[in-house]
Amino acid sequence: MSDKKTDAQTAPQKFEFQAEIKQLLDIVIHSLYTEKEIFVRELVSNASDALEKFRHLQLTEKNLPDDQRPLEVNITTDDKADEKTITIADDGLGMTSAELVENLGTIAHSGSKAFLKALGENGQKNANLIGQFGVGFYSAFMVAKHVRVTSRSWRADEPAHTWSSDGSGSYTIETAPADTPRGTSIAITLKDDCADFAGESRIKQILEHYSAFVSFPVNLNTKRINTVQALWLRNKNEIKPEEYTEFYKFQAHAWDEPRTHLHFSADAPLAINALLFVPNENPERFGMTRLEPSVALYCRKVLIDSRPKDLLPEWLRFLKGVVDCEDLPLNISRETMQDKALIDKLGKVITKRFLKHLDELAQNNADAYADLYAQFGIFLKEGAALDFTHKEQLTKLLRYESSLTEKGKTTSLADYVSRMKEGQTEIYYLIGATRESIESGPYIEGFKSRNLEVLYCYEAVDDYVMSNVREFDGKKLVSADSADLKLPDAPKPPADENALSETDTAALVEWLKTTLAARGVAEVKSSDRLTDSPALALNADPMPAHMRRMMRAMRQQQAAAGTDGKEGEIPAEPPLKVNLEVNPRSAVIKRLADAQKTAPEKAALIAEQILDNALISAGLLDDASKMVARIYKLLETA
Ligand SMILES: Nc1ncnc2c1ncn2[C@@H]1O[C@H](COP(=O)(O)OP(=O)(O)OP(=O)(O)O)[C@@H](O)[C@H]1O
Repeated sequence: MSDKKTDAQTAPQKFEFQAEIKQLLDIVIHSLYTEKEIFVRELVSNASDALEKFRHLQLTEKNLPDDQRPLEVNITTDDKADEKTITIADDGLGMTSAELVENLGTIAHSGSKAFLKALGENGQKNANLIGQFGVGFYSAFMVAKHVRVTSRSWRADEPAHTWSSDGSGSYTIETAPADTPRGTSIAITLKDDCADFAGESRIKQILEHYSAFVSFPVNLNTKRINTVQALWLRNKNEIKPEEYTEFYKFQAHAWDEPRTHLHFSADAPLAINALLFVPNENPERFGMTRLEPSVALYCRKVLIDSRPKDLLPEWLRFLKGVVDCEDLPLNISRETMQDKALIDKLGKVITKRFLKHLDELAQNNADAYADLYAQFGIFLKEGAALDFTHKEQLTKLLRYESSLTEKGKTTSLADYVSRMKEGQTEIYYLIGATRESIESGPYIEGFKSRNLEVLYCYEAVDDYVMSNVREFDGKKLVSADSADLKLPDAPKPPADENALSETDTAALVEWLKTTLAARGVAEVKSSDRLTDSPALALNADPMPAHMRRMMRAMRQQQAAAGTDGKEGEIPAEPPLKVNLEVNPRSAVIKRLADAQKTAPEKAALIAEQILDNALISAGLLDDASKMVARIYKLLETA
């Protein structure tokens, strides 16, 4: 028996949608009331993708028969019949029956997955999310009673099939007539309350709004709607701001204006035309999705890859837009070294140019840059920490509040350096959840009294960023809670006649060393950096404090997920090793010195509590459970 497929009619086969698709359809059909019109954009955009892919095949596949059909999107509407319909057809690469099942019955693609996740986590049901995530094909069910997708794949021996569904639970697939042309046609029978989408003028208006930039002719009831243009190849002096915005909305499936765009051309080392956009918002900010690279790669207007993974560095995944490079081969392969080197080079040119654009924005419009940084700074930090090639340019773009800025205002490292005091050789920073928590902690005191500026870092990643960036302009970045810190010209704290005498302080220090040795305290000394706080703890272990915190957090995560005790378990941090500094001018320390003479047992409890408080400020307290019992004991004696 021959296994060559024929177009013989077979009975429809019924399939169940995957559970996630059912959930998605349920939301699309029942909960998304507004902006139904975006289904037109989504389907035209799919049609255009299919045409782009076919155009690419034409250039790369050797034995593709030329059927002389123009590459177009054809839309027809019918508002005269009883059943109102709209059909969106393309001459693109089409789908086999297996591809119909795979693409329209399961949730393999990222857009819809992220959408579902966002809905789940946000409890939010609004159509804006469709715009952000592109639910694509399924948006048809917002307006459809019934959808029929008839498709013939470009592969010569594949018969055509029709996929149909009313969006409830299941769909069918059957063979389509033998004369079905290559490509895909999506016929929608409209719900009664959506009948207006069968009106030509309504669809014309929607197409003009959303689909002006499709790079193939779009015809509505045989009349041409768009003028095909590749905006990125046009002279930027002739492009109006609205055109950029409209192109961005089209290309990035966005609803709002971009924050900034960069349109540039270069001839050397590569011939490039690029149009890049920074969106308004960072969807990763809510922790609900991880963006995927989405700057499309073209060669002379032919799409090579709409989401090239290796073009730009990972931290630029928030960028949208188009890069067109004439020097690329159409059938570029990630496997050959030569092609890989070309893509690398292209990526570097674009990244450098984009970083320069950000730097110019920061110089010329600091407020706009600050707003952009509030959304996307996290990506720049990621880059500064991990992308060695662009580290220097990225570090220049970092912004932090500091002890000299107002709350909410930030400074660059370059500006910090310009304010450095004579003799100051290092850039100081402190990690803390908020400005208030840093300013009320013990570490800042010695810096304030010496008039030394300290950068305030509020994000969990800052720890990692600072220790990876390591230096700026030849100055080391140093955490202000480091144990081996040598502060310049330590001014003596103001003489205080009520302070503990030197002899008493020395005795107390010795006693504390013995009393707290078992708790991992290696050194105790009288502090010259503290003015108000009783004590501070400094990490004296070779493992930096941020590593220790990270390991602890990861172990807690493993324990919560039940993967502790298994292979790959994060080992326990090494035992704590800290140096303690006590402030002889603090009332608490003076009381401790008294108690040590009169009530040594109580004094030991107080000493441990002072240590724990200092460890909390340092983010080094591993186990708070003993502290509660101790505080109660102390309260009993109060
Ligand atoms: N007109 C079409 N021609 C060929 N294949 C299509 C067509 N429409 C959809 N598909 C296939 O179905 C898949 C799913 O489409 P859908 O619109 O749901 O998501 P997507 O386009 O991949 O992602 P997104 O809309 O999030 O960008 C597509 O990836 C594509 O493979």
